[in-house]
Formats: sequence, C-alpha cells, structure tokens
Amino acid sequence: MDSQSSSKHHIAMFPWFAFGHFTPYLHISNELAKRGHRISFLLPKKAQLQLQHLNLYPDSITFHVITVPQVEGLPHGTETVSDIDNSLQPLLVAAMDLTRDQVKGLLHQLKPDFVFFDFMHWIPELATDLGFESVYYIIISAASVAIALVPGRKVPKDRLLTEDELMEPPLGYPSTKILFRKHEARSLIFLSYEFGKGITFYERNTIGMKQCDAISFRTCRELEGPFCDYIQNQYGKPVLLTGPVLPEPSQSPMEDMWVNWLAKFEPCEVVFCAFGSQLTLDMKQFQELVLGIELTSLPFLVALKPPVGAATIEDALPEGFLERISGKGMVCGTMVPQTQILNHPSVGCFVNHCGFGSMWESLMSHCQIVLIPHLGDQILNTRILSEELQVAVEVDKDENGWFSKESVCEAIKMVMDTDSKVGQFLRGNQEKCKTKLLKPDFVSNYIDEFVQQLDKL
Ligand SMILES: O=c1ccn([C@@H]2O[C@H](COP(=O)(O)OP(=O)(O)O[C@H]3O[C@H](CO)[C@@H](O)[C@H](O)[C@H]3O)[C@@H](O)[C@H]2O)c(=O)[nH]1
Repeated sequence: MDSQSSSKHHIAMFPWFAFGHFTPYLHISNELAKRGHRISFLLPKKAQLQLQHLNLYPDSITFHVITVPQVEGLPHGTETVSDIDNSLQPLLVAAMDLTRDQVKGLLHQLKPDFVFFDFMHWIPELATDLGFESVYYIIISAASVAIALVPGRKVPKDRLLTEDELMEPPLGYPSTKILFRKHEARSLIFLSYEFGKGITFYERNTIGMKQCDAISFRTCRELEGPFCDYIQNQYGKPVLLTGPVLPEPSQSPMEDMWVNWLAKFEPCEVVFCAFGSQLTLDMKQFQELVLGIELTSLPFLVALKPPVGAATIEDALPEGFLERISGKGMVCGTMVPQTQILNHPSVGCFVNHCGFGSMWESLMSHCQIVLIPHLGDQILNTRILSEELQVAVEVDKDENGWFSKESVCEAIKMVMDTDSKVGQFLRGNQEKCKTKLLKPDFVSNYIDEFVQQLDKL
C-alpha cells in the first residue's frame, strides 16, 4: 500500500481530559505524524507537561492549551480526571462544555481538516460552522459500544434501567457469547446518570456519534468485525478502524532492578499481575488476590495501586505475607514497565483486568493470560479473549462479583501447570491469533488504510 500517495492533513485532537484518553490519542497522533500529517492537540496545561515525552514528532504535533473554567463544586485548579474523585466527573464534563467558545476560537484559527473527539458531543456542530470533518475516535472496544451506546438500546431519561433491561443486549447485537452476566449488568447503570448539565452519559455519547462524519475505533476486523458492522448499521455512517495502535516499543533497556530480579527465575516461571492505571481494589479483594497468587507457589511480581483505605501497598498486605514471600515474590505499589516485563523470558503468566491496552499487550505477549475484569468494558474484553478467541482463562466470581484466593490460584494453575490440557489449548489458540496480529505490516497497513478512508470522507 502506498501511504505516500494520500494527501497530507491537519488533524486536531480533542479527547476527554483524562490520561486514559490522552495517551491513546497521542499514540494515533504519533502514527499520523509519522506519515507526514500535522496534529494540533488540545489539552490542559499540566497535562501538556506530563505528556510531552510521549510526543515523538514535536515538529508535527503541537500542543494547544485549553483552560478549564471553574464550576461550582469542582475543586479549584481541576484540569483532568486525575485531579478529582470519580464522583466529580460530571462536573468536569460540565466545565469542559464551557470551553466551547474557547475551542471554537482556536479551531477557527487553526483551520484543521479533521477534528477527532469523544465526550464533547458539540464538536460536530462546530464542524458545520468552521468547515472541518468530525471523527468520533473511541478508545475502548467496539463490543462495549455495540452493547451500550447504540440507538437500538433504549435508555429512558426519567428513570434508571432495571437489571433485566440492562442484561438484555440491544436488538440485533451480534454475539451470544460477549455478554454481561446477571451480577455484572449493573456496571451499565451509569448510562442514565447525568453527565454534564441536563444530559445523560448515554445521550452525550450517542449524540456525538449520530452527528459526527465518521466513527473510529482502535481495533481490528480480525477481533471485532461483527461489532464494527453492527455499529455502522446502527448509526448509518462509516466506521473506520486504526487497528491496535500501541505505543512504540521502548528503545531504552529495562531498569537493572527488574532485570536482576527477573534473572533469578527459570523461563516462563514468573506470574506478573497488574491492573492498569485506574483500578483501586477493595482491601478484601486485594488480599484474596495476593494470597491466591501466593497459593500457586510460583514466583510472582504484583504491581497494583494500594487498595481503598491503605496508604501504601505494604500496609495492605496480609499478616506475615512479606516475610513468607521473601526472595520469591515482589509487590510494588507504583506503575512498572509493563510491556518490557511481559517480554522478559522469565515471565510466563499475566494476570490482568483486561483494560483495552492490557488486552492487546497480553495478546501479543508470550504469556499465558488470566483475567479478572472489573468495569463494564473490561468484562466484555475478557469475554472476547476467554469465550470468543479462547486464549485466556477468567477467574471465577460468585453472584456478588467476588473472587476467592482459591479461584485465583485455580485459574493460574490451569494455565501454568505444564501438563494442563487447558493451558496447552489456550496457548495454541493464542499462537494462531498472534501470528495474524504480529504479521509484518499488520498494524501499519491498518493505519495506512485508515488514512485513505479519511481522504474519502
Ligand atoms: O504498572 C503498570 C500498569 C499499566 N501500564 C500500562 O498502562 C496501560 C494501561 O492501559 P489499560 O490496560 O487500558 O488499563 P487502564 O489504565 O485501566 O485503562 C482504562 O482505559 C481503558 C481504555 O483505554 C479501558 O479499557 C479501561 O477499562 C480503563 O480502566 C497499558 O499500556 C500498560 O502497559 C504500565 O506501563 N505499568
């Protein structure tokens, strides 16, 4: 495919002010900049400083600061989701709605050809005035949008959805496997919560998707084709795929402390556990998790945020845990270099929450995959890996959504025991899947094709 033949565009990026959104928007920005397109990235001031190092093409990607105005109830100086408790997100989105004139003024000056956006559903209206195309760029799986955020799901404004309504997928939903179980359906209850002044979360997102020129996902047909087609039919507009746009592999070697520690173990022996950048476990679940990993008798590296109510991760560990695991286990309360750890030959199992980033990273690794999802999209991503692709095992939970140390241990042993038939079966499937995803040019062909589809808009 000749990526040079497409015209060069100027694209403005305006994601929801949360690091989980900035980062994937920057990854696609880097890919577009690499192909000669110009990017104007709208974000608040502090985030610019924190994200600068992810801008791999500073000559082509320019940051533009948007000032978040004060709204009543929002702590002074709030700029992103990281500055506030989750319960205050509706106030942050209301504040971002008030940036409309600021954003309009800036876009008027910048004159982009396209604006990529997500939660700011008024961007398509500006497009008509200012003459750009608007692309709703979605950073979660297509399955999560297909089940929750399509016109076919009826979400009344005056009451919350019942458990039965939440369980029922929208008419024509293309899977009988990638579904919520009874105790999980409530994770969609937020659809009818107010998200900004006088508008629900469901309305904000579906308005954005109805009014934009194209919807786009960072996924691929090989994994989510039927969901993408379903969304295309539901909205009657193009759904463009960028493929799994992952960060460029780090060029710098992994820090010595990790290399030295991992070097002590046999190939594929270590269990690595991480739950992304957002999740804070409940104290009891945190303890069940680490005890379950300890029960396997395998060496392990756990990197999790301290659970609710604990100042440090050490404070939260069960009695005598640190002494028992000495030399064999490591527990860390801060972020670790996940992709580098996954690539280390000693690591053989990845226990994770199946956030969309970790989902791709597990799929492309050599590790066996054990999943413990928490939020709505993580649950559906887990079902894609465990039910559809059959490359992972999901830890059993009871009807209240709780898992025990025994179920954690059982799931890990199921994939790690050398004579486990299940482990061999899942590994075989993962190998087939990886062969497709790691084909030379798989990812870059997707992006080249994506750019060609933008040309046609
Ligand atoms: O110690 C760590 C933990 C994570 N990561 C990286 O951080 C990213 C985490 O992304 P993801 O797996 O998507 O998890 P979250 O940070 O939890 O992602 C949020 O955003 C995702 C969409 O982007 C959603 O799917 C999730 O539900 C939501 O929690 C990945 O690239 C990891 O490699 C590290 O480098 N070190």
